[in-house]
Amino acid sequence: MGDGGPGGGRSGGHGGVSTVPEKSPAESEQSGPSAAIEARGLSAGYGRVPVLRDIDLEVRPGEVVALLGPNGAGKTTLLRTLAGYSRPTSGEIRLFGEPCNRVPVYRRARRGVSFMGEERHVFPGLTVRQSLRLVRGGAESIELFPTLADRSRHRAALLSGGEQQMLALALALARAPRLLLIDELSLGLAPLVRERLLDTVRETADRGVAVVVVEQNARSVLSRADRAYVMRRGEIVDESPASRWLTDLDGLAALYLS
Ligand SMILES: Nc1ncnc2c1ncn2[C@@H]1O[C@H](COP(=O)(O)OP(=O)(O)OP(=O)(O)O)[C@@H](O)[C@H]1O
Repeated sequence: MGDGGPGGGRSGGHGGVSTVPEKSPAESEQSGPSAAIEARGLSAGYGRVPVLRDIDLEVRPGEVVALLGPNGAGKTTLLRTLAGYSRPTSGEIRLFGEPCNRVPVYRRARRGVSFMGEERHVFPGLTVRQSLRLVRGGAESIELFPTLADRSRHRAALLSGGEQQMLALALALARAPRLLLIDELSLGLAPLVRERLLDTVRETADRGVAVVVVEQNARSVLSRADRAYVMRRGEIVDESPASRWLTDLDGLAALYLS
């Protein structure tokens, strides 16, 4: 359940950057019914080892969806399958309404899927500024994190873990994703950094991006999320509004152990 951070609700006010597409009126109208990503009866695993069983999941534009569950529940496997790194053994994934089981990672990326894995995706030999210049819109996305602006001439390899994760998120957002899949957002990072990253995740969704996030600190992520799926042994065992578990963290812990 993590170290229980201060939570803090859906704070905003860090200034908007134009790297993430604004919702058009038409998209706003659609954002209720049309899912950014949808999985139905999804099963997947590693070689012959089944891990995910009969997963149903849906994430709409503008939503932050938390993926919760104990170690080994299958959260990473599910994110990787949604991103295209692992192929389903049965069931269907639809991306923005289109079937995509056989669509490779790079083509999902072109359709607006961005995956942030546990390993921080930065270019160790480049400075912060050089890294962000590689991506159109990167120069603006540095504004998301004042700390990064202060470190703009530092090589990524010399940044702290938190700064590296800020850079990884800034790079992901500079690519203007429509669907952001984030694994272990704040693993090993200080609570303050975690809260800052989660605020940015919430603000990103508020600009119309669909976000799925795995985060060990349930309280912190639930305070920014709209809904949560709880996984156990490769299955989704609960789907609820985030507010339900935010007010019953003991119940959530019991569900992990049951
Ligand atoms: N490369 C792999 N090959 C075979 N089995 C794997 C592989 N990666 C994970 N698994 C197994 O798949 C199951 C789910 O693992 P997964 O990493 O998806 O869970 P998780 O919920 O993300 O766990 P954690 O919170 O500990 O990161 C586990 O039983 C794990 O041992």
